[in-house]
Amino acid sequence: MTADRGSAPAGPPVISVRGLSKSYGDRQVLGDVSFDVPRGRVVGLLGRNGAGKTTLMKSLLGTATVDSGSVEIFGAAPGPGHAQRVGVAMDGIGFYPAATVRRELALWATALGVPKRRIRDVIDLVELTGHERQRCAKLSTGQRQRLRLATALLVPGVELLMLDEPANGLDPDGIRWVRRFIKDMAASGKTVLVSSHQLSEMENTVDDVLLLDKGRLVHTGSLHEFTAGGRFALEDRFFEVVGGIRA
Ligand SMILES: Nc1ncnc2c1ncn2[C@@H]1O[C@H](COP(=O)(O)OP(=O)(O)OP(=O)(O)O)[C@@H](O)[C@H]1O
Repeated sequence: MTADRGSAPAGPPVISVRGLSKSYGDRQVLGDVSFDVPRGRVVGLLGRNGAGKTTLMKSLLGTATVDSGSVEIFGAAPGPGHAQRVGVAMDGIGFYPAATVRRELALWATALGVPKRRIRDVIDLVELTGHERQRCAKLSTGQRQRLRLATALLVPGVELLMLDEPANGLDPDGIRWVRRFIKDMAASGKTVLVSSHQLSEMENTVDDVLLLDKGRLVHTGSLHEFTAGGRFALEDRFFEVVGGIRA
């Protein structure tokens, strides 16, 4: 079953990428990538390990330089001004181990210019209530993922969420929680770009698919179209397009 929410709404895209290319040394990791992300959609960024997903996310955030092409977020090049409209949860971003959950969020709130009273709200939003005084070093994988999501939500009214592997390392309950979280965010009108390896989960979560293979965008469009209205599993279509080991 797919999470079809109909076709994309009209209006200017939230993310617009044209002809993006990037190499590390003589290795090209993004090659002529172009796509738009319309407002209010949940878009899954899929691809094997090393396909270029994180590099693409970093390019969208302006933290990775690109060799050619352009990125526009809300009609402007990525920059610090976007911190008020874009919430980011990147896999691998560390927390200060000795800080408590509350203290860690206070540090982020200061960096983002967000009033401290917002911390209570985001702790509740990601259901870390009761863990405010727990040290980051002692959080479980699931709790760390939630804390990461909490940092992405600190700016009230953030319009675009970029989530890099939010369900990485989670148990089935945690994965289900992330699914519900993303759906809630979409229901509240936010646009969500989410990268993941969990194809069955993505099948239940996203409206649109961006499929990267060796730095090339090999599919962009609705999940409905990609899976022929749910007749094919996303995982089967994934392997059909990018190749790989069959079960
Ligand atoms: N700073 C870097 N210097 C050199 N090569 C890099 C650097 N960052 C990434 N790469 C290479 O770029 C390619 C794409 O990496 P990237 O992390 O974007 O892939 P990914 O799709 O996010 O992979 P994964 O699913 O494993 O997280 C890989 O071959 C990786 O080794």
